[in-house]
Amino acid sequence: PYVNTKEILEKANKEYYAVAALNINNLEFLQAILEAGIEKKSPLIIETSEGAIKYAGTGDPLRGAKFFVDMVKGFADTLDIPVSLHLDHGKDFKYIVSAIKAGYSSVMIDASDKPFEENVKITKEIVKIAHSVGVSVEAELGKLAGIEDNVSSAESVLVNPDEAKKFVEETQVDFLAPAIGTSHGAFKFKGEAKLDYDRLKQVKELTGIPLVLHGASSVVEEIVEIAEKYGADFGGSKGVPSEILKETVQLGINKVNTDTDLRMAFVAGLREYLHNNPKEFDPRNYMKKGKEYVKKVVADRLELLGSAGKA
Ligand SMILES: O=C(COP(=O)(O)O)N(O)CCCCO
Ligand code: NA
Ligand SMILES: [Zn+2]
Repeated sequence: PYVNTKEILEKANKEYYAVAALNINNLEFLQAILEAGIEKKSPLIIETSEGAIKYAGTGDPLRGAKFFVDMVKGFADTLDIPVSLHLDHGKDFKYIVSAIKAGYSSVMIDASDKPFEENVKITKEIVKIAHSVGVSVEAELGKLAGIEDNVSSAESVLVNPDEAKKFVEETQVDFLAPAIGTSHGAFKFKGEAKLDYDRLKQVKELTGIPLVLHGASSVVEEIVEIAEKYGADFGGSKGVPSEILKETVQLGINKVNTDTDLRMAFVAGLREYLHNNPKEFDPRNYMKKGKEYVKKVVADRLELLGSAGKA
């Protein structure tokens, strides 16, 4: 069934596992993700960026938001696993309101680049609107390094645990994304992969609410090999190692945002299929391999995060 993200995350919080939040822009990624969730009997959080809504709605936020609600709800209402739809990195009021109006389960208000007091003020406004119609809210404290969609923040600003406690009390957000050293994209960590576990532990103890890890893709070695065998150049790519991901779940992460790993899996399959099937031009065929690899990457992640069997 189509459910509220808060319901999925409250259960995960209680039972100390994490749920994958998986970004989509189209039908094919959704199909692959849902197949993995069905196979693993796992709850799923489907999420779209504002860019995905712009892409699907060819520029009209409400048209794009409705497209994703209809598609995701349409599938979810026929399935036994709980599925929710989340707006990722909401920054533009028009997009956030469109997502709420269209029927998204939850929205992220990302005002993490603003000073603390302004982040609180903006977040409170969104919480008021969202909660009035039963939509749950995610916010971010501290700044991810790397490229955050179209904004590149030079270095990451790690979360201040005391600020996090104050932020949650003042805003009543349902879940929080504390910056602990990850970054978006395929090129994470300058040197060795390292996250600030102490800060994460403190934020969990001080807030007690479901926590979100952004920039959580691992950059799967087998996928990189296949993609590069068929012409991709992913040199220098590096993600969050599985062991580190597992540690963050033990320390209280309950929602794990994953986009890059899905994109790399799909393009690896696409390259492989097109190379091996020069005569093919039916999209239902030439996207099969990409969907297969996305499904595999998601299925493995559901096992790793401990949400398999929790539907
Ligand atoms: O935090 C994440 C996932 O980050 P990634 O999958 O790049 O590690 N997201 O919010 C998904 C969209 C960001 C662009 O990739
Ligand atoms: Na998000
Ligand atoms: Zn993110």
